Amino acid sequence: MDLRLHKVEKPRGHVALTISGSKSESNRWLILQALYKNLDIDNLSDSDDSDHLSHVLKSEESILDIGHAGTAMRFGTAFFASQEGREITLTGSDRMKQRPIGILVDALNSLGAEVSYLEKEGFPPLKIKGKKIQGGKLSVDGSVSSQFLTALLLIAPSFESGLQLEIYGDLTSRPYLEMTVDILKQLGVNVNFSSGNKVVESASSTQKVNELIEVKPLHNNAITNALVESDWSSAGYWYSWVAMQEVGYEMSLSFYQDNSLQGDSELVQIYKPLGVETVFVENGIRLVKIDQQLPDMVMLDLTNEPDQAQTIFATCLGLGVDAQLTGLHTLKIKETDRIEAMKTVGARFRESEITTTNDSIKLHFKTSSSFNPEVTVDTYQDHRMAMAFAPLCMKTELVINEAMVVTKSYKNFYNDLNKVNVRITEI
Ligand SMILES: O=C(O)C1=C[C@@H](OP(=O)(O)O)[C@@H](O)[C@H](O)C1
Ligand SMILES: C=C(OP(=O)(O)O)C(=O)O
Repeated sequence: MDLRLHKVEKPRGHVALTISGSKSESNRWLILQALYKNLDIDNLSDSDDSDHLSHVLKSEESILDIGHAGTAMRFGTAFFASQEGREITLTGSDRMKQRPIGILVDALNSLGAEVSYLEKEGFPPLKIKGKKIQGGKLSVDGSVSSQFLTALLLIAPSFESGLQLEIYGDLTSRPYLEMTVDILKQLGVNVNFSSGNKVVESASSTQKVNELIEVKPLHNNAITNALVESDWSSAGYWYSWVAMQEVGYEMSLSFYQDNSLQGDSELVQIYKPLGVETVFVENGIRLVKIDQQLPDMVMLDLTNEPDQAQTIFATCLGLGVDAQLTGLHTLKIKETDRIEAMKTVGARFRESEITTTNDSIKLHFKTSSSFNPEVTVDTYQDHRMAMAFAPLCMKTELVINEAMVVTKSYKNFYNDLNKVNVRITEI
């Protein structure tokens, strides 16, 4: 379904939105719930990705389809590999079959698991024969996706000998790994995350271990209730929305807290120079547009917040602020090649110079340009393409193709847009 987001004349302020639980936190707890049965999860994400994971974990079928959900594919692979006696095929969408998983499969197999490829080497679908895993020591490359490391850590407390995970390469998306360690600790697992100081032989070269994570076996969980904070990645679209408003505009989001496990809570700092002040209130945040001189350029290394790249890029495009976003090396293997997608769609809004490399994007305005009267946002099966560009309906009329992609992480997105007075019509 394609949707038209009409150009907004009178945005409604003082709106309070309740955002669903973090999909990252939820998907970790879902795996742990399947391993340690006596565990309730509050504020579980209603995202398609969490629905998919929840479904496959309960299913008794032998072919399981995880859709577009990267975390669910990676965490699910590790989970089923450790389920003795279970034999399944784990597959996903066409795009999932292009997203690499070889580092995780090699790591699991070196621990004695039996995971093999059904189509292309290094990619889903996978044949998984569950095995009892003893555990021990393992060296894994952390530079491609932190999800592989999280997948191993989530099942590690069920290994008889626990796990000593040595991470080499430049660790990407570090806050997601820290989230995993924190959640394991909440469950009662003895985990130690420290800096590494040794050298290991990888397949092709000698590598320095930068991080070391030790996980001890866990037999009984320390808690029976897990609480998921709402999704900060989803909050990003509202930071962008508020950044586009007049001074004094405000809105609130819940449920959020000051000491989040989610790296995307860095939005609080990232959006300050763009005129969005965050006030922590009971159970949530109030976002206020303040009188603030915009910077000449926004320069950010997003290695720790890869999922915010499109949102920040779109904000800068809307505000006419130059941007240089780096640390984007993981974007090419996400739901789409996000660097290419941003460049293609971004160029349709107004005259600007957009240049990209494999891990960066640069936006430069030579002159102050006006917005084209109607812009088509192709989404390329990527929820974040639709949501990141949506706040630009403050500036021009948008047509969002395949608009329902948003349900991957944020089912209520268009209802919430409606609440701030965005008129949406089906095409
Ligand atoms: O562990 C997680 O929950 C996630 C880790 C990140 O992936 P990478 O580690 O592949 O960058 C992030 O982009 C993804 O949306 C969620
Ligand atoms: C990259 C994302 O998700 P995943 O890798 O879990 O598909 C995302 O939600 O932006």
